[in-house]
Amino acid sequence: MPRTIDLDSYAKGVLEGSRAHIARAITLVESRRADHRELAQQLLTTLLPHSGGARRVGISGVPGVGKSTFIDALGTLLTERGHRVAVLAVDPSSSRTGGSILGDKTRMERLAVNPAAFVRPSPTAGTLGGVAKATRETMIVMEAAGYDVVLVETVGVGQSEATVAQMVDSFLLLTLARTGDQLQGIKKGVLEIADVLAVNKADGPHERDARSAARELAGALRLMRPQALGSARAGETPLTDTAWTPPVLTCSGREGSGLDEVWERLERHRAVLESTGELTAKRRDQQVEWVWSMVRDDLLSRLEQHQDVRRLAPLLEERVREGSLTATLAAQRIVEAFGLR
Ligand SMILES: Nc1nc2c(ncn2[C@@H]2O[C@H](COP(=O)(O)OP(=O)(O)OP(=O)(O)O)[C@@H](O)[C@H]2O)c(=O)[nH]1
Repeated sequence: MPRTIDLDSYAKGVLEGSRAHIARAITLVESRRADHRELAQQLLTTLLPHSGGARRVGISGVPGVGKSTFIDALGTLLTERGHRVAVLAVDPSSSRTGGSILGDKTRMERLAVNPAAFVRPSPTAGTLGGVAKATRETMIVMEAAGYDVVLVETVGVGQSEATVAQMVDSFLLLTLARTGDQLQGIKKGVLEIADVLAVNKADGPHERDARSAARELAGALRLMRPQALGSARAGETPLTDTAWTPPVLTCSGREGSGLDEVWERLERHRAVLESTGELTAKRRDQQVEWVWSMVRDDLLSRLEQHQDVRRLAPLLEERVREGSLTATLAAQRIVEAFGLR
């Protein structure tokens, strides 16, 4: 990063779609230095009115499901149709291992050299909250630069799928041919947030299995979805979009088959959201929820670093372990210790 940062030239470069400026803007957005953070917020404030124009799609699936191959093929297809495609990633494991599982350029060979595409590996900014914040802000940069499709890839670790669902319009779950008991292995939470599902690697000898797995999964979803809707209390946003039944498709990233239909369904999902006014509401709610998630992250990290809390916590934990203090009282003391300063 240069010593002095000319924000006007950064903003102008991004709006003109200059790759060098986009890269610099993202580096600024990802920086954890206090002065950079302030500059990043100024830059984002300038770019914000130019953002919001992209179709935002989250893509998830267990390691090995074929995400890279799929995104490489889908992204290429979309650029051929005149779209400009940004691929971002949310991979909280990258901060632990020091290496990113997702978004590695070499994993998407065609897109990495495609002038209409921009592939950005997951930021390694510590917590899931930190990674998600950088990715959300990078999304603003990419949209301001004229990318009209943003694909946010995530690996199904912990809360990462739910976090990505909070920043996209539609969520695609890639899965493999599984039947019966194996279906149980798919996390229920991710089935609830998926808007489109696709059984990948439906090619060669696997094609038939993939089709029957898709039918079975569709059946399982039908049993599950009404419950998800019914369980939302009055006044709460239901977990699923009211006018939408998630389709289960088959595709092959390697052969490029079925990708057309997957995209078409994602487009249709967005059209339904738009026609019911849910898209605008969803994006607004996401912004508000983002505010609170940052507040929670910030408070938690302050609490964890608070001197009195750090001193007290091990003693309280020990007493809870040996059963001489209730969990409730321990929690109260920690919060009190935080509040005294
Ligand atoms: N038969 C078949 N194999 C595929 C397909 N897509 C990917 N593969 C293979 O599956 C393996 C994983 O593919 P990737 O695209 O790297 O999958 P990924 O989900 O990104 O994997 P991780 O990087 O582990 O998360 C590779 O050996 C691919 O060659 C497909 O559509 N059909």
